[in-house]
Amino acid sequence: MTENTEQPAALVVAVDGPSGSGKSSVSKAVARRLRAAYLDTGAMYRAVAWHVLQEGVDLADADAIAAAARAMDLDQSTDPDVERVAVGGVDVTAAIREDRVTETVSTVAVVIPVREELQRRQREAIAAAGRMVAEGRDITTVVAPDAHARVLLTASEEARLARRSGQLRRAGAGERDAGTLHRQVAGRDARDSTVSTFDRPAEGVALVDSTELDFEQTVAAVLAAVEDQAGIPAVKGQGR
Ligand SMILES: Nc1ncnc2c1ncn2[C@@H]1O[C@H](COP(=O)(O)OP(=O)(O)OP(=O)(O)O)[C@@H](O)[C@H]1O
Ligand SMILES: Nc1ccn([C@H]2C[C@H](O)[C@@H](COP(=O)(O)O)O2)c(=O)n1
Repeated sequence: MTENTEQPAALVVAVDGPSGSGKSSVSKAVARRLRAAYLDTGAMYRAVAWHVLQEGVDLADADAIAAAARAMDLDQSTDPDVERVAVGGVDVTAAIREDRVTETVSTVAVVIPVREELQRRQREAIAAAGRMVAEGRDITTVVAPDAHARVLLTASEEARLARRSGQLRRAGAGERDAGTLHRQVAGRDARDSTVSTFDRPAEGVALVDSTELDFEQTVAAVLAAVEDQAGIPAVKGQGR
């Protein structure tokens, strides 16, 4: 009997989009279907924000923020079924989703040396994984412009606000007033878009608008874009 030693082909899928468009949940499902690792690059920026808050770094001091990012010991799961982020051995998986981090993260994400440091780590993680779905704001354009497949996932602002509100309610995180929700979604996008372009697809990037799609339809649309660009058929099975 001949042993099957065939390795799964390398496959890099880059997904970008604005806040609440479904990048994380859809990319995780796509990674499971493709038997690939999953990289949540937003979690890396959130980890820097948590770290500088924890260390009491002056948020007006870009050099100090950049130094903290470079020194940060980050351990992040790339298994789509395991959500775990640790900084300096401290599990911050839940803490990086708290409002104080959400409200601070754009301040660190617009510091260019912070971006350069995290982009370097992201490229390393992608190279180490071989098969990976990486999502964020600048993956299709800066981190992995040569990915096998690149997708910009969008949805109307109304849909994104409604999804984020439902997500927070289901997670037991309580209600947000309309102003807070708008600041955490649209306000953050406005700030983040000063350093990354994720409101329109770059050349060669497929656009998936999920405004009128449910979750499963969106996963199917992203998988179809991957198949179209990379020519790799999706693995059958549950995605969520
Ligand atoms: N097509 C869809 N239809 C309905 N709900 C969706 C759809 N796609 C994602 N969702 C839901 O919307 C919520 C927000 O999705 P998710 O957290 O993946 O967005 P995101 O783009 O990663 O946001 P952020 O960048 O702010 O972290 C989740 O509860 C998710 O299940
Ligand atoms: N590639 C990336 C990923 C994320 N960011 C910034 C912008 C967001 O406000 C923040 C948190 O991301 P989220 O968890 O909401 O996806 O991180 C970025 O600038 N570039």
